Amino acid sequence: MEKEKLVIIPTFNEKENMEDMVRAIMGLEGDFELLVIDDNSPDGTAEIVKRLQKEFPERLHLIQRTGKLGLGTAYIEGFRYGLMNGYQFIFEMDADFSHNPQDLIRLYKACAEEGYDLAIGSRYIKGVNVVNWPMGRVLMSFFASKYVQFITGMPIKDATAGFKCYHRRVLQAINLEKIRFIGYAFQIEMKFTAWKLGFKIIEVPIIFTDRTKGTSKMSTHIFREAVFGVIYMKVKSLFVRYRPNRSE
Ligand SMILES: Nc1nc2c(ncn2[C@@H]2O[C@H](COP(=O)(O)OP(=O)(O)O[C@H]3O[C@H](CO)[C@@H](O)[C@H](O)[C@@H]3O)[C@@H](O)[C@H]2O)c(=O)[nH]1
Repeated sequence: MEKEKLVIIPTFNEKENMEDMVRAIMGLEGDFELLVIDDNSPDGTAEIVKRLQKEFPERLHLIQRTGKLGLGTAYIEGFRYGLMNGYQFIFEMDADFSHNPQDLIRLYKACAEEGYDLAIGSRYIKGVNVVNWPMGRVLMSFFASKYVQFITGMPIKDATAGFKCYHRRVLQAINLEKIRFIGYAFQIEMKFTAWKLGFKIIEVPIIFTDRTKGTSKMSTHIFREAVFGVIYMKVKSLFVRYRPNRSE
């Protein structure tokens, strides 16, 4: 049977969310599979996943890494796993329920039924759809997207969104070796590269609800990486021609 849908969730210290999130995804209509990429969380997140693997041996997968290596590198590892194992639709999602698992179905339909290559769960299509974030964080995220649009010209309203469905052809075409950022800049870089390669992208409106359990891993380093990373991407794009990768 052809492997179809793989949701990738990177985790670092998500023990309060893990079991509920696994059950939410396993309970969705349409046999979604889940790959958790855990960076040796000291709180034992991976042990929770291992226990649940006994209940969902076919559909719950785990990669354990040796330490906290960043969200971007976790996703790259997940993308390679997804491509190697033949999945058609590969999703990015957070562990903390800020993304509603039910919306995976809407992202999937945008790609599988409406023919988009990349569907982005977007907070800023019409106004701001964020619940429970402090005002400072909402403004920062909203203006970060405006900043990305202004510098790069990329017509995406939620540039740092981390809730997406890729058709596998997008990940095949992107040279994953060359993706260099690890935080919010990683999210921007993936969208920017897909856009430059000419893929059909749609933003699907979602409501983003801040986590009620566990803590954000956002840091000033990640913030700085995004601010300067966008300028780097723009300058690079003036010199480099984007062509589909042939080696994946
Ligand atoms: N494996 C691994 N996972 C990580 C790491 N850092 C964070 N994560 C995981 O990545 C997910 C997102 O991390 P958060 O710390 O919850 O992110 P956030 O600051 O709330 O950021 C959200 O908003 C950003 C800006 O819009 C988004 O870019 C981001 O994807 C996310 O939705 C969570 O599942 C978290 O456990 C890491 O170094 N390694």
